[in-house]
Amino acid sequence: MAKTDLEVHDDKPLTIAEFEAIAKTKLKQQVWDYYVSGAEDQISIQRNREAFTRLIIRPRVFRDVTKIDTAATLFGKEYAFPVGISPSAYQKLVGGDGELDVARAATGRKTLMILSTNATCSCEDVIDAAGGPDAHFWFQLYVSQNREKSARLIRRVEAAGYKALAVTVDTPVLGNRINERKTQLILPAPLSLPNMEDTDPDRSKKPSLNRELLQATNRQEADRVQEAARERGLLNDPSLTWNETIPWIRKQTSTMKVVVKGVMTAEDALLAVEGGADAIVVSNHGGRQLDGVSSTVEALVEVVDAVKGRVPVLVDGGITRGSDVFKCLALGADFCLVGRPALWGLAYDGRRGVEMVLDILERELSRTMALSGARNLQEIQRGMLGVERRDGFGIAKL
Ligand SMILES: Cc1cc2nc3c(=O)[nH]c(=O)nc-3n(C[C@H](O)[C@H](O)[C@H](O)COP(=O)(O)O)c2cc1C
Ligand SMILES: CCCCCCC(=O)C(=O)O
Repeated sequence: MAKTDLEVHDDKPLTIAEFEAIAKTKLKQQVWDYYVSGAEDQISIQRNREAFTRLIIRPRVFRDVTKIDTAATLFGKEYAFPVGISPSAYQKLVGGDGELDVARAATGRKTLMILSTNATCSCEDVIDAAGGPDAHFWFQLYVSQNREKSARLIRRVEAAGYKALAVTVDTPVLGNRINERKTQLILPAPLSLPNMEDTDPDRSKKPSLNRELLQATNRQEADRVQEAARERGLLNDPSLTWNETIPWIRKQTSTMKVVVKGVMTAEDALLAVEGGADAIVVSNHGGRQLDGVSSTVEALVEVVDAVKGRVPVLVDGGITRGSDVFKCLALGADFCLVGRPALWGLAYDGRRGVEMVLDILERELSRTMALSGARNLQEIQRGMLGVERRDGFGIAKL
């Protein structure tokens, strides 16, 4: 029997916004600042949300919506609904068992989790928590300047059972995050980054690498910090290119798909497809990298139109409602991801909190589909969306 909303939510909060408000009261200031922050003037993080409000749903009725099927397939794996969890760093700072709780929740709700290179749990422990390789999780890769280190990591995550590498391409240098510069993010002593081979026992006494890089106010200082970080193999490689990097990654793995995360233009989407990427994630890193870029849902349109169905297109950024998921799917996305909403759930109540967040998104999507006359994901079409007409009164169909 289908679960009712009352059974799913026997207690509050009922919206992602409510989870966020509670997380704010629970997290330490520096942790909150780190997680909530976008770059510079917060333009792109705000734009991610605003763009959804500009998309207007054109519902169809009288379509027998007794049964709503939200199942989505990626790389041959069926997930219960098309909302997975984006990679985000240092999840043990947020609560509970960090990435282990997120993994348990994703498996519990039969969806995708992408584990960050900068996780506070090992890639092996996360797969174990998820119940083994059947979980069909992906691993997010920051390619290090120390390529041998990255090659070792790729072999390790492949052996652990990850099905794809999501290579983040929007972080050649760190975005200018003002909050992070003002409040220092500290990884307290027992926490470590087991996938990065960063075993420095004095780490918690030093400023974080992010902060050191962001604090450098002149080129000499920046070069000094970069050099120290390079020696420790902690820095992302800023020299990555389409010609070199995907072929190099492909050579390191015989089983994993290669996904490119952080594409925002049709031009790069085409290069990704031509370069052999197996999927694309349209993402502006939750507005944390280049401030002033478009919202991801705007970029999604040009990427979908350029890719023409040759590879799956995923999207993240500002998704906080099932209706946002509906809008992304209508524009042609195959799957959506959420970053911060999962963290707010984790802060609320560990695994259970993340499950509640996923449940809200699933229930809202399912209800939006029923109210729009879409019985399955294939029936969610671009024509079900419109935007306000600039030249007069009414809605222009997309
Ligand atoms: C605190 C934080 C840490 C993040 N860490 C990573 C990371 O380690 N690797 C990565 O590729 N993206 C990272 N991201 C970006 C997310 O994967 C994702 O693109 C973004 O959060 C989506 O936007 P949303 O938070 O509005 O859902 C991070 C985002 C946040 C908010
Ligand atoms: C040198 C890059 C570190 C990035 C850390 C995690 C991340 O992606 C973030 O947005 O923060």
